[in-house]
Amino acid sequence: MSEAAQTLEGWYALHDFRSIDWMAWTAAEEAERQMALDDLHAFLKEWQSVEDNKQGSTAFYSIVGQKADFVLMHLRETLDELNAIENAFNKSTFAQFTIPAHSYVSIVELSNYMAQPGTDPMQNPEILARLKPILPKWNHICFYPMNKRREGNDNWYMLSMDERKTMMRSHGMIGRTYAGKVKQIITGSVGFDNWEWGVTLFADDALQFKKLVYEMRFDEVSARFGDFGDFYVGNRLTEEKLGELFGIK
Ligand code: VOV
Repeated sequence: MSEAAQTLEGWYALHDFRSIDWMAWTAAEEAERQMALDDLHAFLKEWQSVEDNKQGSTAFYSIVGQKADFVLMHLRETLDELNAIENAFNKSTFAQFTIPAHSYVSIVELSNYMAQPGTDPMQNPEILARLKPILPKWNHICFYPMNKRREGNDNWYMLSMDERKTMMRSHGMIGRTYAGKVKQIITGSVGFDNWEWGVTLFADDALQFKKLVYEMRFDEVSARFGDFGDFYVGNRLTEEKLGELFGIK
């Protein structure tokens, strides 16, 4: 058996994708719409205070295209908290105007492929911050799930630790050239959801998603071993953008 990579886990993640029931929204009375928006603002305020207390983080982005209209990405210490968030949200007036589109459950994960031998990663403040990250407030989000292939000669899980390390080093080197342009949050989902990892990227310039993902397609670990699910891409929902999204002229 090949040596399993050691992983460190941080906050649990829920990507909650929703569509908006535009027929219901536009047909609703002004007072009901206002009540729904008040609910939404109350949630946003609550989630912000959790983030201010460093007990989790939430990102709120619209989604471009027909797969969903928006995503709420929540990071919390426990699965129970994530469940409580979705249950509270589902009971709100606002949620009555939404239709579940997709969801993804995972946990922030770091592997030991690049670890410094003889050091305790849990004593490294940089690693601790990466396990419990405050999500960046960058303009765009890109989410997709992925697997490492297990097919014939292309079986990631049959490679030696050294072979995997070499490939992950090359992967990391490409990623590093996007420092300041793309921030990645890798979440592990083996045992939690249908794919092995969730990849969540943030950027101020959405084009950098395409540049990075395309460049990685030529790198061995993605070219030979990467299998990918649906991509979701979107724009940060600020207060102003929320007004535009839900406003009815
Ligand atoms: C934005 C840039 C960027 C950077 C700097 C970066 C670096 C690194 C490092 C150093 C490491 C290994 C140690 C760790 O931190 O775990 C990883 C790990 C991982 N990555 Fe990565 N990755 C990036 C970006 C990045 C992208 C865009 C993708 C999607 C691949 C693609 O083709 O679409 C990805 C995937 C992953 C995965 C699935 C893992 C876990 C693999 C496993 O087998 O365990 N990643 N990644």
